[in-house]
Amino acid sequence: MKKINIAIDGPAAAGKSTIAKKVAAALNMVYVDTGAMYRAITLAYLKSDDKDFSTLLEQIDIRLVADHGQRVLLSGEDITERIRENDITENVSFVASQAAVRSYLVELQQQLTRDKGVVMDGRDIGTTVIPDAELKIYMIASVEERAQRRQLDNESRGIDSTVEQLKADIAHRDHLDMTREISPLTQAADAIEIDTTGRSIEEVTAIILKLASDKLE
Ligand SMILES: Nc1ncnc2c1ncn2[C@@H]1O[C@H](COP(=O)(O)OP(=O)(O)OP(=O)(O)O)[C@@H](O)[C@H]1O
Ligand SMILES: Nc1ccn([C@@H]2O[C@H](COP(=O)(O)O)[C@@H](O)[C@H]2O)c(=O)n1
Repeated sequence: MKKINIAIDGPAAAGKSTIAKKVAAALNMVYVDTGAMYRAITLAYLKSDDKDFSTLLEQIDIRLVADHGQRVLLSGEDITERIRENDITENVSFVASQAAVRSYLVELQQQLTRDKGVVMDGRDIGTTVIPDAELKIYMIASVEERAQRRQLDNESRGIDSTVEQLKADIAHRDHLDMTREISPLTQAADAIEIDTTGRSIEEVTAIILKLASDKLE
């Protein structure tokens, strides 16, 4: 059967990971959440006394384990839930703006996509990591709806937040991600934009599955 790569990019809490996971499961493809990799390095950075990124990257080992989605191991420790906490979210865009971090992770991510069959979500997947992906999606939603969705996520995880605070945090993180020097978040010229505002997860998944089936023919 023909194998393709699918790149899903977009701003924070637009629904990328939720949809990417479902699309990958439906098409029997591998799901990779690259944001989790930047979050893992952020945790290592916050824990380390040495703040030099090149040294830090020589000391860590990041593994992704498929498990009804993706679990993340940092030097053997399962940090899947830990990296969703506020201190990581507040610092991740700074860490992700570092040249050493980006080249380390882009190389790792490109290795994962070499044999195709991957649904990868992030900020620079269609522009930098897999510029030749067969299908590229740029997923957006209003900041109000994204903050409300994230508030529900946080409540279910026991993380303290308010919708107003989340709106400000999401807008700030998007700004940092869109204005950084290296591989800023931007829509690839050949990406298809999908606005998920007011749409259900099932609806958005079905749209992408239809687009993917056209590429798989
Ligand atoms: N139509 C929809 N599409 C996608 N997600 C939705 C939709 N409606 C509600 N959600 C919910 O929005 C929340 C945020 O989604 P998700 O974590 O997948 O976003 P994301 O873009 O991967 O965020 P981030 O980049 O910050 O990790 C999830 O709880 C998801 O269930
Ligand atoms: N390809 C990517 C993916 C993520 N980032 C940075 O990581 C942050 C966290 O991403 P989430 O998807 O888990 O929210 C994000 O805000 C970016 O700073 C990236 O640079 N490139």
